[in-house]
Amino acid sequence: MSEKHEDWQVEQQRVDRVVEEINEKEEQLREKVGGVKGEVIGLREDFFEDVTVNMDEPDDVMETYSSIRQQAELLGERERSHKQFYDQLKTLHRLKNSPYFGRVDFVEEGEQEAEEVYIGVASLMDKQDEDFLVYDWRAPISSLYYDYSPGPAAYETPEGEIEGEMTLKRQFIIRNGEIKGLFDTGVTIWDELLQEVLGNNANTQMKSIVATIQKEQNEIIRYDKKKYLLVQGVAGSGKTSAALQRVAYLMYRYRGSIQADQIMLFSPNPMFNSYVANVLPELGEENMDQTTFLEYIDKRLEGRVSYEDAYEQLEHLLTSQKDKEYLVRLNNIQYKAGLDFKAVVDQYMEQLTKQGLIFKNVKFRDQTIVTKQQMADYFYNLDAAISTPNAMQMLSDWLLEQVSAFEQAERKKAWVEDEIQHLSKEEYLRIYHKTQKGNRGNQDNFDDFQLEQQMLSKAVVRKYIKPIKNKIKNLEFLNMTAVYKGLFSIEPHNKPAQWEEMVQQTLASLNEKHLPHEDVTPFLYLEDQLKGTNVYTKIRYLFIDEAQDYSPFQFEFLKKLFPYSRMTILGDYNQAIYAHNVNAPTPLSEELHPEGEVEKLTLLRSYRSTKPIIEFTKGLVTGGEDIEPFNREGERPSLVEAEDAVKHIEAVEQKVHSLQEKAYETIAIICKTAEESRQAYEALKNNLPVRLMDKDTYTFEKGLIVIPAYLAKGIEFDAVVIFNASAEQYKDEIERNLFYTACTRAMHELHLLSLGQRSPFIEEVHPETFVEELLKQ
Ligand SMILES: Nc1ncnc2c1ncn2[C@@H]1O[C@H](COP(=O)(O)OP(=O)(O)OP(=O)(O)O)[C@@H](O)[C@H]1O
Repeated sequence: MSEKHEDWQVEQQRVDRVVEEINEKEEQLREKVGGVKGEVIGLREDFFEDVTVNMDEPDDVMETYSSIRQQAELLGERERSHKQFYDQLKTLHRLKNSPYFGRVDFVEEGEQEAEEVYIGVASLMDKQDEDFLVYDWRAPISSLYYDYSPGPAAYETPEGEIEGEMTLKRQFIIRNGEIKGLFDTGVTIWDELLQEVLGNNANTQMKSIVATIQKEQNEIIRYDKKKYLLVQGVAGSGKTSAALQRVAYLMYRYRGSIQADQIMLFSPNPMFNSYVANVLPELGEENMDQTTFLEYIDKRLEGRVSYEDAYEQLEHLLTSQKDKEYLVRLNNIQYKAGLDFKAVVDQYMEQLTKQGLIFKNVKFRDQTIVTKQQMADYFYNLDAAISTPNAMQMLSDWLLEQVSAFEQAERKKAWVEDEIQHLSKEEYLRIYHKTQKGNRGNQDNFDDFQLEQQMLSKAVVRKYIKPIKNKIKNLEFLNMTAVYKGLFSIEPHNKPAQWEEMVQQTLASLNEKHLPHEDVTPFLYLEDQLKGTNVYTKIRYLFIDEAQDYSPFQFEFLKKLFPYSRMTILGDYNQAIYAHNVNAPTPLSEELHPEGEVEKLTLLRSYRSTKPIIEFTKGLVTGGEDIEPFNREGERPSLVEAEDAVKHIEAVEQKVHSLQEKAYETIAIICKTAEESRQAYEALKNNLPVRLMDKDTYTFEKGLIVIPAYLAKGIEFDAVVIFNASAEQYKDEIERNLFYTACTRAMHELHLLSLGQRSPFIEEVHPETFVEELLKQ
């Protein structure tokens, strides 16, 4: 922390004045909130007292209706005001603790005097509502703080660029209205505030970075030109942080036209969702919608088709024998991820418009109402110009008519009479009330025995027919698994080597009614082509984090789901861990985007880990020499090679004990797979207070955990222990990125234990970047 700055006192006096102003505003607002709250409660309680209710004549009914509407509008308006005042109060509360974190003095070209611009998490005007006491960090002028050091500077406004001279740049740490730190930035940036922030312990909740956003990150946050923004950023470069600040920025920039529910983030796993959940609320914004690709797939297929998820596929590849079957599987995964295979699906789709669709008989008990052949005949006799989804809809309507006719005829059957006789009293009354309700206003009533019988038989048959109708409405009469199987009877243009084996392997799974993960996207894509896609029309901005893990096919699929979205696509090709992305393009590759509509920005500076950790991890990947560490000191990573399993566990325990003594809050023992994680957990649980994380873990908590590398994606820990960095565990190229991802989760300390010989990836690293330790006796 700096010595007391000469302006410290003057600045503290300003902070005091601002806090005083906030107090006054708070007072006024509280009164207003109280008043409006009272009004809301009053309006709710007396709602009908102030409404004239008269239903005698049609005119009276109209009048009553309009009177109720007026009253409801008034209530709605008061409720909105209440929320607004309440939100303002919350903002003031946040500002009172720390009104601002930055100041720039800026002399606009043509002016004599510098304007003092104080920057905080929200704007604050003075009493007269004339001058800004604090500017929101997202205001155009605040960009100066992130983009420049003192000297010539400029910022963009909707009306054009404003140029001038920055004469001062100052950073503050203010807590509870008291200045705790104050630094002036010279021409060379020595970011003391950033040093301080990064030195803190890891948190189970990601923090906002508004006070220390870096220039390259600011560019991402405010980017507003092309439809696709690609961000390739090395591990720990602040991609996720920048993405979340960008969401907050968009909500500020387009206040009134973009709301939180028009923005969606695809994140790597559910635990990550809980990790980032606080960032936006901390900034006074609502959270955007968050999901994972896995969750989306599950919503589509759950209960319909059994399928393998991405983690199961990865786990399978990482744990299985590298035999012939494995190679065929790998080929299947890689081929089906690509656009060549998408072209095959498109070709097949074209064919299906003429012939080949397979339907399911519509049946009731053992009677067939409509056969699959009749359905195919109906479908293929429709005008060929009708789109497939529309034709499918017409088929559905036709089927519903057939089923309704069947339903009517069925009411007269003996089984219905029989069922009526055996209705329980409760069932009878339920049907009675239901039909009475539906019959209100009807002259007839249940006194008439015949009518009663009619009603009951109608209700009994409907009970059975309704589920059939619902299935028809959901277009479930299409036999999707059989149709998908048909895809493999086509010979692709560029037939991959081993195609026959690949087909055999796929069909074996499909015959078991199980979709391998590599078939999930093609299956859903084909289904959407046939039935029509339920697109997310509302979403205007889509964020895809960890985008290197999506295949080109998956990305095309997402593009169709979000036709009206601008996309921010963030990732790191060195962290691509799925087999489909080995040596293949990902959504981060410019070639997958329409020319002229894409901008790629690169982040090379890594903020998460200490310099020694980065010096080590950059040696693990190709192109690693470009990674720039942020200058934060720490110990070099360590490596212990243990010769047998007992010594290995001992070494892990020793390491963890030494870390626990240092009061770190989050320590992760990272394993290669879920299987290895379970074994590690079993071996350690008696001597260490350790928790096991799996793919169903939804929250990230403090303490000591064991976790497979692929679930630690996007998250960070104070200290990381790589459970077994041996040659046996990490040797193939497919494992390199997984190993790198695991090591780059560490903020302050990284330790590697190896049972037997170390991984060849460690051999590639400069030996001076880590220390070899011997096991303590
Ligand atoms: N400008 C910044 N100011 C303060 N902290 C920052 C800044 N940029 C990044 N960080 C910190 O660096 C760490 C890594 O950031 P983040 O998780 O956003 O990186 P990432 O690029 O998404 O990482 P990865 O790809 O490895 O998951 C976080 O602790 C974040 O708070």
